[in-house]
Amino acid sequence: MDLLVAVGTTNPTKLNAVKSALQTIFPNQTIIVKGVKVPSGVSDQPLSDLETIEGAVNRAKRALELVPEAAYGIGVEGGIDKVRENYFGFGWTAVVDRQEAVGTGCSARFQVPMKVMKPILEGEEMAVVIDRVSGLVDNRSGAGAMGLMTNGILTRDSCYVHGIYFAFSRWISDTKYWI
Ligand SMILES: O=P(O)(O)OP(=O)(O)OP(=O)(O)OC[C@H]1O[C@@H](n2cnc3c(O)ncnc32)[C@H](O)[C@@H]1O
Repeated sequence: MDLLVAVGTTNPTKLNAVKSALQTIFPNQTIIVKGVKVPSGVSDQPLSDLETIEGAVNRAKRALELVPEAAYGIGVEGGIDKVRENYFGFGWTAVVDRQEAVGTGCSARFQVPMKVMKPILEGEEMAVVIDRVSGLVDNRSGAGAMGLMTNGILTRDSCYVHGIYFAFSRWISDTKYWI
């Protein structure tokens, strides 16, 4: 059986994360992931959990609207928030179904070095700063800052997969926890 989902992005690393997570969650279904360009409705570089979740939910809802045959809309949004004196980067995922139920989940978080954080606080996007410091091109579409900060042990998509699993928990865990 086919399972078609609409994802509010065209970024290949996010689309890979969604495909990989859904293949694990629904092993007996053929997963079809349709990426669509949608506005996140938040700033290009969200600087709080709240703003990042809002971006993920907006992307999920807009993607579902744009693809009438999709069972779920999925939004994945990268963001940064401050805990004590340090900043942490992460990706929030939101999933929306046709009954308007919403699930949310977050990836693991990495400490953003202050050298990278300073220009971000002055208004630059993390992707731009990371490319400049690393010398790489379009790192956001590959292993990402998560890859660089762990020297390749983790990647942006492998970390985002966990947020996607958690965002699906209301549909895949025992209903006794929810109703
Ligand atoms: O095309 P979209 O879906 O917008 O993909 P994006 O890579 O721009 O991703 P987001 O808007 O969700 O992320 C907000 C910003 O944080 C950047 N970012 C987040 N995680 C990153 C990572 O692991 N490596 C590099 N940049 C990252 C990202 O590229 C943006 O500048």
